[in-house]
Amino acid sequence: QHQILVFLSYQNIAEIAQLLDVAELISRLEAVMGEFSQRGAGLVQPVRSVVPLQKHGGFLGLMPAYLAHEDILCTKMVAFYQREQGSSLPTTQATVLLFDPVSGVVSAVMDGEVITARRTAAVSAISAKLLMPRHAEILCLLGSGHQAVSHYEVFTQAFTFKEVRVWSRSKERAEEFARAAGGPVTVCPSVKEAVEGADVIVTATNASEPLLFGKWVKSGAHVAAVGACRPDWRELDDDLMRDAVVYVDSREGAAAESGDVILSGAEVFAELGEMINGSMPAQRDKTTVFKSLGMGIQDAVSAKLVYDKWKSQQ
Ligand SMILES: NC(=O)C1=CN([C@@H]2O[C@H](COP(=O)(O)OP(=O)(O)OC[C@H]3O[C@@H](n4cnc5c(N)ncnc54)[C@H](O)[C@@H]3O)[C@@H](O)[C@H]2O)C=CC1
Ligand SMILES: O=C(O)C1=NCCCC1
Repeated sequence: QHQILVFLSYQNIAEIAQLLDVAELISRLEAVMGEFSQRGAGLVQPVRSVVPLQKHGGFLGLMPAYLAHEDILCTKMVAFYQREQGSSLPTTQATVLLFDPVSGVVSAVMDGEVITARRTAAVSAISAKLLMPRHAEILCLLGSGHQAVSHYEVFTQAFTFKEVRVWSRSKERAEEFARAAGGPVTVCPSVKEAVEGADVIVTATNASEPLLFGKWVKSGAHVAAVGACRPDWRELDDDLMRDAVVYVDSREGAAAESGDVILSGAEVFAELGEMINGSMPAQRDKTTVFKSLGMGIQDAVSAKLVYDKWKSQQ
């Protein structure tokens, strides 16, 4: 009898969070992204298929991946929306399916919220580890939603900052974020004031127009840009994109989906995985942007970690 592990939406989120250890996750993500950037035959991950839901201002993304070495077959389905300010509906909903690659039988159905939030922040933390200034003191988060929270958690676990700042278009939300954070967080009244002098800047918003301008960014700072995952959406302006050394998670993904890359005409210098596998250098002394879009292989290793841990506890 085949056992299917079912994590229904919003019911087992705390359990999934407990099973997804950050240090372990970072190490698995480094390995898989390094391998991805070698473009070997052992790793299959097409560029995300996206179905626009024009009527509802949303998109359904399908993110399959097969990792032959570890025999992980997985797909995530993620629905993401641009919502009116004040809407109570969620902006991102994800479900992850793990399969037995021998039979094709589904072995797990997991809520994708924690996996999406934590693996994205863990990937940004890998970019920061390689690209932020050596003695980085100030972390700045733009946005106060799910990704901002997970970036705060992962970054403050992985690094030590003297100051953490947050800006959000809703001051109340930023204040809520600061109250809920596990340490001191300065709420900033504008993006400009939030980012000035910051060593690491995370953009995690649903903006479709640039909100971070190169003229405000300290030379040598590192920007992890997580939002703007559509070809006509932006978080960063042309100056920043053109002046910074630009890294991406996947060159094909960025060419298809990143408005910041496509519309600025900026050159992509390297993939994160190329830095990890040593085929391209980390230009830590320059101003750097890591443009993240999210990859099926990241979900696959995350889901496998959760599944294996869960199974070992049965
Ligand atoms: N790169 C990746 O792998 C992933 C990227 N994302 C993207 O990250 C972004 C943030 O996701 P979540 O934190 O889950 O969303 P969320 O809805 O929880 O938070 C969004 C934040 O953006 C702010 N925001 C919305 N519209 C804005 C605007 N026009 N200008 C400035 N701020 C605005 C909201 O006030 C809120 O603070 C989204 O664009 C999402 O699609 C999400 C998952 C993975
Ligand atoms: O990788 C993901 O998961 C997502 N990427 C961009 C948009 C929402 C989800």
